[in-house]
Amino acid sequence: MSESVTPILSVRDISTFYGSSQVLFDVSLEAPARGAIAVLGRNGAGKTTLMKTLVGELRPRHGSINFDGQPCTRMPTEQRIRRGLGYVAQEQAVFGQLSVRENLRVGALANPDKGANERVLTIFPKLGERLPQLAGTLSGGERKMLAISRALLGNPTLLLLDEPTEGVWIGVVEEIVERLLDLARDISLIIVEQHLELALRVTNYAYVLDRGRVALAGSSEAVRDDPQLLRLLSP
Ligand SMILES: Nc1ncnc2c1ncn2[C@@H]1O[C@H](COP(=O)(O)OP(=O)(O)OP(=O)(O)O)[C@@H](O)[C@H]1O
Repeated sequence: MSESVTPILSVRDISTFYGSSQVLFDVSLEAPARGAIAVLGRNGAGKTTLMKTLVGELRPRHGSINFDGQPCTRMPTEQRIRRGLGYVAQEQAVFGQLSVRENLRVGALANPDKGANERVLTIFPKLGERLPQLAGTLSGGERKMLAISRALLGNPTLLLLDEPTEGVWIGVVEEIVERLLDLARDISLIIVEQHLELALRVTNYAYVLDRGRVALAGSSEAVRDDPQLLRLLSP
């Protein structure tokens, strides 16, 4: 990262495997305490594997992860989340058989702040109109909003978002993007996003993965203008 401030997340040379199949090769990255960074790459490049390694669902075989001033390479997921890591998975991270209200209550279980639910509803007011509705019947965009809101109820200082606008109608994408830009003023976001223009608009810095390796990294502007970018993202 170009910022001189201490990063909230510092990843050094991690290698992650599924069994004997290596998917990440010596990946290093840093995220600042505020602002957003993008993780880009074509299908299968290793973006979700990287997110799962950061949240602790997968253990890297080599390398280290430092979060908020502490080594956490071997820390269980639950402890990372308690320490301020939030994760909105690519697959819909909501309970379909529970209502919007119940989903938010579950998200707020570990939050002692009783006003947190109301505050989260000011971020995506549409959800407030759908509190009794089963989450499984929400539109794709509303489900993403609910998943982000649930993650925010954990008061994250670093929020990992795996394709927050995937399958979302373009009109709602803008609303989600605006809220992400607001959030990035206060916390750190790492955003995996297929939509290149959008990813580079929302973020200050970007990493491009190619077959599990960081092939390009730099300010989002520099990455946008890099002649290698299209080749790295083409199928
Ligand atoms: N559980 C698994 N077991 C074995 N291989 C896996 C597993 N999950 C993912 N992979 C493989 O790891 C590689 C990276 O997958 P990953 O999901 O991290 O890519 P991605 O960049 O997020 O792709 P996409 O943009 O399609 O979501 C792919 O070749 C994938 O087939």
